Amino acid sequence: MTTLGPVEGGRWVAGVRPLAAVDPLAGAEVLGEPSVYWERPLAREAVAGWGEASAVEAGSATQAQAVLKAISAPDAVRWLGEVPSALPGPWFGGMRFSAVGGDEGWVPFGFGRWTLPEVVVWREGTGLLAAAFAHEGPGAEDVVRSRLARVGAAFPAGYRHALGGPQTLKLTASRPDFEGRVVRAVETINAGGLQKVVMARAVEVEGERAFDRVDVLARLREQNPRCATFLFRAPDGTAFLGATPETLCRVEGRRLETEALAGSASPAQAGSLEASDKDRREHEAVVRYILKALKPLAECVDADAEPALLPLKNVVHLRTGIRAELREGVGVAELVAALHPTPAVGGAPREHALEFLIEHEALDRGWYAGPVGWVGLGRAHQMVALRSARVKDSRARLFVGAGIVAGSSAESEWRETEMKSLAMLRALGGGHV
Ligand SMILES: C=C(O[C@@H]1C=C(C(=O)O)C=C[C@H]1O)C(=O)O
Repeated sequence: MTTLGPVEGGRWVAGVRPLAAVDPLAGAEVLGEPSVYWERPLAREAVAGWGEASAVEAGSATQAQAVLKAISAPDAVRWLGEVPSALPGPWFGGMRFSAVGGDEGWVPFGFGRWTLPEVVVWREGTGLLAAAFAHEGPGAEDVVRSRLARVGAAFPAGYRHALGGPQTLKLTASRPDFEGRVVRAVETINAGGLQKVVMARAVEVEGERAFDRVDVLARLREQNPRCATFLFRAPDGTAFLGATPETLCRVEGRRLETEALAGSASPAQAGSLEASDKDRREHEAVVRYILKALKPLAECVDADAEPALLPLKNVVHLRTGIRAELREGVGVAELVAALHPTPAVGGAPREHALEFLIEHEALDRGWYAGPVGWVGLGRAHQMVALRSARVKDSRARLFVGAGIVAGSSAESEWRETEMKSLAMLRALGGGHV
């Protein structure tokens, strides 16, 4: 289904006011769980949204591109007063890794879905700003003003920490199945044609009680300051949330930032990661792919000469930062279409790897490893949705993957995916893992 109509024809009225508060997540106390959340603690970027003034769905990659183009175009919003220039958003959402589905649990998310919340609260400078959105029409300005007044009067001034205690999690995952698939991938690579393929798996998690997803967000952002902590809620109340280290693209006008993130080790083995031939090959495939994909879209493409270590709490990665100047008319829609999926989550050569995954991965990734984030007028940030889970009531389905190249061993790839699952498990269990 697609409802492109409201974006193309629709207009919204918006207003802004400052709040005497410091933490967008704290709004959960009075407004309930946000419908969207996004925070990059190190960048001091934090934003929460409540309600849905509008939602746009896309049923395919082509439709997703059209939606991204429409919501990053001028004239969609008429601001009462000054236009806030540093607002992250106001559109939030994501899309599937690929069109191949099968898991009913992903149906409410659609192929791609982006929402314009009724209220958006974000950090700017030392305080917060709130914006309210309403459909253009008679009385729209009054609706905006009354939404802003309500949020301004009620927003808590303090910081939101996790409130609930730890709980024991029951985990279900099949190691032999995953290791069997890794062995098959290595055989295919050795036979020639395929250089790299990223195999993912799910972990079924059951809590003793329903997960408090605001608590989960509070823990994720605290424990993963280098990552983007995110939440997107589907219409049926299921949430997709996580804390991912990988940027697909950050667009500020003509300026683009992206990165290759591939190659992993445990913190204890970080010292040998830069010299690991297997990890360098995994990494190089991603750098090469991104540079090639950017050629028609950007000029002055500048990549770090050597990958550096990106140390996270439970795992260390190789990272190459890439910057570029976008050509006229190129924005988030063209970038997502050209970059996703990179060989950091798909493989190389791309088409061959994606075919291999359809045939052998035995997993509906849904939004896992897809692009998620915010989109605004000429600005956007899309992350690759890693270290993430689909959460409903007391159940979560967590996703982790690892890049397979010649020389990969099934046992160490299993261990790598275990390491990558720790951040989400700690956040779900409250440290009780
Ligand atoms: C696939 C995942 O991570 C990706 C794979 C990596 C690797 O194989 O070394 C490293 C970072 C990510 O690009 C995941 O976290 O699920």
